[in-house]
Amino acid sequence: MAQRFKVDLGGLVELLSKNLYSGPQVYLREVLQNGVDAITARTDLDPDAPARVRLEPWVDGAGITITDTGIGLTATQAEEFLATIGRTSKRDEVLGEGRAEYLGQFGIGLLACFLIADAVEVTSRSATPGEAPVRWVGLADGTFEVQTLADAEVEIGTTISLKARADATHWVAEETVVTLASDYGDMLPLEVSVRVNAGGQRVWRRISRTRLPWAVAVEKSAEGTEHGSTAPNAHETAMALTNYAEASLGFTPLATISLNVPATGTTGVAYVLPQAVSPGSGRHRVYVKQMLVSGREDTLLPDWAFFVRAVLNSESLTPTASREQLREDEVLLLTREAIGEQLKSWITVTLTEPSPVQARLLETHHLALRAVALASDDMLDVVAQALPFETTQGFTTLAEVAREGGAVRFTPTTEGYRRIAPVARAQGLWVVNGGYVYDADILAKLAHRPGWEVTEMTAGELTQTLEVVGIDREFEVMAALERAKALLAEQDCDVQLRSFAPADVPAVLLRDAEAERRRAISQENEDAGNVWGGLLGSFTDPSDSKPSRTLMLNDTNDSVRRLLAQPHHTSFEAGMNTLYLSALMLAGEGLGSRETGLLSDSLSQLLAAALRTEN
Ligand SMILES: Nc1ncnc2c1ncn2[C@@H]1O[C@H](COP(=O)(O)OP(=O)(O)OP(=O)(O)O)[C@@H](O)[C@H]1O
Repeated sequence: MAQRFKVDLGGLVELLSKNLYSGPQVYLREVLQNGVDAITARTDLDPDAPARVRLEPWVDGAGITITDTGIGLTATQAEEFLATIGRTSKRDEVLGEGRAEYLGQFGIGLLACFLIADAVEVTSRSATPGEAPVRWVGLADGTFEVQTLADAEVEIGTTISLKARADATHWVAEETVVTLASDYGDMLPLEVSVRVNAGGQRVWRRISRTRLPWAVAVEKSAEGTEHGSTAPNAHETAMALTNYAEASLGFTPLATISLNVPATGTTGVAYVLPQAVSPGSGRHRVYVKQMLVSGREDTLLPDWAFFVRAVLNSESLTPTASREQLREDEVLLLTREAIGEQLKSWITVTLTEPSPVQARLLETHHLALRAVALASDDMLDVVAQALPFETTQGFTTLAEVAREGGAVRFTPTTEGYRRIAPVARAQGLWVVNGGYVYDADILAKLAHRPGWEVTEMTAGELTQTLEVVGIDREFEVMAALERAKALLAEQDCDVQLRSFAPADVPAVLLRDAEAERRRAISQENEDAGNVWGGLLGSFTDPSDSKPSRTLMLNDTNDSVRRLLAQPHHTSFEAGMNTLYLSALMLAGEGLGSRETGLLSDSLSQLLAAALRTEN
């Protein structure tokens, strides 16, 4: 004979508490949600029925009573729905799916009460005329009792009483209940109140607002129109939304962006954060049917939108069984895409029109905007027009670089940029530092956009822009250059003479990344054993032992010309070393102990010579 499964209620509650719910606090969400659903069912039949859920922490702090003015339960329904795990009255009987107007859908929520109590007592009166009130008591050991009551005074609706276990009284304390009810129920479209002590009196404090904050803002604007103002008052709307952010999220936003996805019944607001935040920190406050799902939701907005914090309500997104996350379904994908588009339009408009908001957005969220640029081609163009990048001619936009420089030349690393920046700058070349987070990727992506010419700039290319001195001049300074080369060979540095602007830069140091790589390999080659050394050796050309740096002396500079004119002067070495060291510093490299010693020696030699001359 077929037998029925038996359920170990204790084991099931343990499973829920450890694996599904984030903590015992969810009991309050579940009873609140049941009250709201019961009211929805009743007002469907009687739109004038009262709509109220009241939470009353016991005066002695031992428990809580929750009363709703919902549809109530008959004795038969209590037995069927309260005592059968997985049975719900909220499913569409034909489709077998949760009905859109209800929050609950699984038939397990009531079990959350056992997270804080050993007994759940439900007193209810059905809205069906002629039904007697009922009392149902379920115990954590898996037993229950149901009885009808003679009391004709019981009003339509349901009252749940929970006496907290000794270790769970914290969850029913007045302060906790106010916090939890405000968290879960502040947006609910009906009265949610908590009975609190105020100056020795017990009073009902309303927790839920009458309208969504963004709906209030729109309404206020409409009122303004009625009273003679010509257009909806955008300022008042923004103020209402800012007030909400300050009161509920704890910050004053840099700007507010209205969000509306009619296809999925999703509305809300994205607040631009007043400070920069790191990628991956997008956390949003998301409600489904005006009941909180999560204050730290991170799937409803695109990843790149980490510069905003959104508050959203959706009528058709679906929470998972834990009700603490959203189900990653088609509706979510569609909503996320639409929100992404709305954020992008706002960014586009804001970045196109100069304004104080634009300035603050660029200053605070340039990193996030770079992430946005990588997420879409349209935004790439917008960012290229508006976002400042480090260039050899100061911070400016890529569009400006293209206009002024003919093409966008960049170095993929900051190190590479520092190497060539001084020379490029002196030559009036526009070179972009692509070494910051996202920038090299942005430039690489831009290279494939029509209308853009984007190329990488190397030290070799730069050398070609420096004017070679004539053969006569080369001949004239040959001895001096030979001496300089011999001197700086110890510093792994070659010396060449070029003419370049500006004349007050005596010398620049160019580093050849490729030569440095070759040197590193041959150094390892020397250190390594036979087999490995031979393998490494195959990557390098043994004849190629050129220094990895070149000191480019500027032949238009007076000091350089004077020094080259006297290769045998006693101060030649000190002078050449000083040129080398100042070029090293100009290239943004710090001086090591060897260089510091060299600097000190050279300076004292120069000083001694100068003093000798004067005497
Ligand atoms: N306050 C209430 N008023 C009327 N009926 C209620 C109330 N609370 C619970 N019920 C009945 O008990 C059933 C089971 O409730 P339970 O909270 O376990 O699940 P659910 O709300 O249907 O779904 P979910 O598990 O998603 O919350 C409900 O479907 C409803 O019929």
